[in-house]
Amino acid sequence: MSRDSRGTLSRVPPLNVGNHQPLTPLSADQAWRATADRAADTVLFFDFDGTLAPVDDDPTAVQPAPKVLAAIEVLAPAMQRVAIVSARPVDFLRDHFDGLDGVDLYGLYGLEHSHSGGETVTEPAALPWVPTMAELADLARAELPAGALVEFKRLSVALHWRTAPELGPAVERWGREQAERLGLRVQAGRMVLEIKPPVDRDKGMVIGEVVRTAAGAWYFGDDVSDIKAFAALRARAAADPDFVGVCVAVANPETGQEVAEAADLTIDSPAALGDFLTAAAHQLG
Ligand SMILES: O=P(O)(O)OC[C@H]1O[C@H](O[C@H]2O[C@H](CO)[C@@H](O)[C@H](O)[C@H]2O)[C@H](O)[C@@H](O)[C@@H]1O
Repeated sequence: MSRDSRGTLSRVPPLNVGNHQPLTPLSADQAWRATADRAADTVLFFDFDGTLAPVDDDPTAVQPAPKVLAAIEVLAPAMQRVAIVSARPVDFLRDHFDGLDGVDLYGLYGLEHSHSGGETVTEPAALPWVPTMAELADLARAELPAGALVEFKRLSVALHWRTAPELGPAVERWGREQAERLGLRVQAGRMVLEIKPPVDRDKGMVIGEVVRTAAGAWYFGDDVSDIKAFAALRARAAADPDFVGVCVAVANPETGQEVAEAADLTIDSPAALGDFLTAAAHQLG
């Protein structure tokens, strides 16, 4: 993607590529123009893994793609808010976005949040589940085959099989059985099954709350949990024809098709998103 002589985002595909009925009657370029007119009332939401950061076999090793942090740094002061909405804990997100002013962090699907560098607040209804999650992580390490990776996140446990794809069905079966036994919930993802407390909180609920007073929002995501966030933007737009909501998928071989079908446009990769945001920052600047 590049900027043409008028400074617009050229070569961005029209919204809803691949969909028969456009969900948003704007091109990406028009959407950014509409955003420029109302930037101070618009929120930019980003998923983290697979969206801002390329996937890595080791979940502890990921880093934001080139240009992403610099572009967000330019965009944030122009927008009403910039928020990262992730299944990662807030502390993990803070380590990767520290120093970026005015960025809100929503972790563990919104069970935790921190506004603009402030303290981390945890959803009180989730706190009694910490010991259950710790025990579940220990059990997973003891019972799952070597090759499965257990990620304990205080209020959730992620069971990974990226480095041993043949284990996927067995790991997923084990996780679903344990969730049923303990009265927990599951969230499927990219070569991962996440087990969570039975507390009503997801990315869609976060987005629905934050956009109540906004005039527009963009959501960038790559995984099935992000489709709930898209739906929240659709609901806000359906209730207010003046609201500009844009849902952007980041392509990937696992969940890419399902997410792209729910989105207005698809970007090739986290690195391409870095380019896209850099061009947007120029356009809004
Ligand atoms: O909501 P997100 O920010 O997208 O988090 C979703 C999951 O992301 C991480 O797992 C994914 O990325 C890993 C690192 O690239 C990769 O190894 C794994 O296969 C992916 O599923 C994270 O580790 C999970 O806890 C999140 O649920």
